Amino acid sequence: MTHDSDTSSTGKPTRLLSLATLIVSFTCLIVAITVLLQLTLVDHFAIRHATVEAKLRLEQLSWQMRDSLDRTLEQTVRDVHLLTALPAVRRIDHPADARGIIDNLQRNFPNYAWIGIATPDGKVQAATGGLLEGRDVTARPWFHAGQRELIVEDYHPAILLGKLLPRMPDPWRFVDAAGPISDADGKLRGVLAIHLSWDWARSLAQGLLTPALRDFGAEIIVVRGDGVVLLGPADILEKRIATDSLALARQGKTGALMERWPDGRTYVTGYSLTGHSGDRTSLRWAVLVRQTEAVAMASAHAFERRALGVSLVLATVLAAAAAVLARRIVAPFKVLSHAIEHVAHAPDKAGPAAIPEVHGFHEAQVLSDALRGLIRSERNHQADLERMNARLEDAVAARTAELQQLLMRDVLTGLPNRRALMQALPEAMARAARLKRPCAVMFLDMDGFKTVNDTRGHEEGDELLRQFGTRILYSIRETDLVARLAGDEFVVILDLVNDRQEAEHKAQFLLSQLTRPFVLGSGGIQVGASIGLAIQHPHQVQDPTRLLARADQAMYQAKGSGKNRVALAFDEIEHAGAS
Ligand SMILES: Nc1nc2c(ncn2[C@@H]2O[C@H](COP(=O)(O)OP(=O)(O)OP(=O)(O)O)[C@@H](O)[C@H]2O)c(=O)[nH]1
Repeated sequence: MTHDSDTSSTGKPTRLLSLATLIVSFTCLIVAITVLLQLTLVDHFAIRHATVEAKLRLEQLSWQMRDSLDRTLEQTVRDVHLLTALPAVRRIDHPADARGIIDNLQRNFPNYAWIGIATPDGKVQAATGGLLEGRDVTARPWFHAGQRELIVEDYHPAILLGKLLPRMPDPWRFVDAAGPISDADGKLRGVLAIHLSWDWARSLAQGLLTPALRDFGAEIIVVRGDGVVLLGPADILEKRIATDSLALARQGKTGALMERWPDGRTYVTGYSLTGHSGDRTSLRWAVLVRQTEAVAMASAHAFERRALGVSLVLATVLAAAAAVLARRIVAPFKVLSHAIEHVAHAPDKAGPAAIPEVHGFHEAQVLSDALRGLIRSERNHQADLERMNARLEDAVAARTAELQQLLMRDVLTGLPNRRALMQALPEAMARAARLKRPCAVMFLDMDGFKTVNDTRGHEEGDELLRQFGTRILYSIRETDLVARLAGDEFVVILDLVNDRQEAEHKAQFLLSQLTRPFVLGSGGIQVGASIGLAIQHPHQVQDPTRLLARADQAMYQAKGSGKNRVALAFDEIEHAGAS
């Protein structure tokens, strides 16, 4: 059983069957059911049909045999009747004439094994071939019954003639027809009898059973009224049988049935009955024609096997066709599902082209178009969102700028912030230049502030920053300006100083103020500051950024030289050296 993929696009293992496997399995199931149904129907109808055919065939054979037996017996009785009416036969005292006639008749009908005329006292007067002439036949049943009327005596072995007639492969058996010979006055002159050789019935059966029927095991069985088999297979010949078909035939019925015979095998048996009831010139024999069920049904079973073969070939072809069809149906969906998995793995990169156009069949094409449309609208939607986002960010930035404009001061210390410093510094420089006097900038950075944050907590760090700013504010003149740049960095503008020395002095004074302890919630603390000092002389170019940078550099110099000190800007030192 195949699975289209072991994992889905979500990465979860999947145990679902692939569509192709489902289609092929379902088709195979349908084909199997159809073949089974077909075989059941074939079995039912073929066997039924074969049974009906066999019954009909065997019943017809039984009729044919019955009619042939009846016809010959009737003919024999008619011959007896004709012979007894002949004047030459009636002249019983002149047997030569009668012998000529009966010899002639026997030549034409070899099945008449013996024809003879007996005188009323039971002496054979004339007989074919002179056999039994002069012998006493008073003990023979035909002689007694034949004196009164035309009669037929049932099958019996040859008593007197058995040794006189030529030897045959089968023992001599006769059916006798006899009748009285009377003169014009109705006086009995003798009895004429014909012994019909049983070979006649054997030949009839041989003639009726075509080679094909014989090959297929059809057998004709003639049964006397007492149940003794007169004609039939050697194992039951001259033995008594009792079968359903025999019982039905005895009731005068004709037909065919399936029955078990004494040999234990099942036969299809056709049955009928010869003669007419109450007629002394006919015999009531059951004529049974049988064929084993296996042989009778052989053609049906062969047909069944052929049908099975054809069905299996058909089923194989259909299953193969289903597999090909399933592949064709599934192919476009496979392409689509792979493309969808690809899109699922990199959704940002995928455009509508990531879903290929499939042309397998209408539904797949519709699905592919719909997916492409979905991705296209998703992309548009995303682009709209990005544009909206950008506009929102711009609006937020503008609003933030506006707000920053509104806030002139550092929130923590309440001192002017960097923006305010950068506005105030050019003004101070311009004022100093106008008055042709120097001004100065101090860049302060608290020493060891990080440790305060770490040991006393951020809140006390904030408090220290506020107190630090306030102390700067109260250590400078009112005309001077202190601003907080960021963190623990502060800048002081010394508005109008007389010279560098005054500026240095003020810086040193401020440093001394800042090294005094501060009182925080958790107790007193002492910190220092590194101060960078830069002076703007009246003749120098007014560049606030550069002035601030010079002070910043000087502050780093103070840090580098051991902290908690004032350092003069490098170029100021040179300037001082020059002056
Ligand atoms: N409590 C508080 N701390 C701040 C604020 N702004 C910055 N800081 C902290 O201030 C410290 C400043 O860093 P530094 O100047 O490198 O630390 P320092 O211990 O003073 O080091 P040196 O200057 O070399 O002596 C950092 O730990 C910042 O997190 C603030 O507004 N409040």
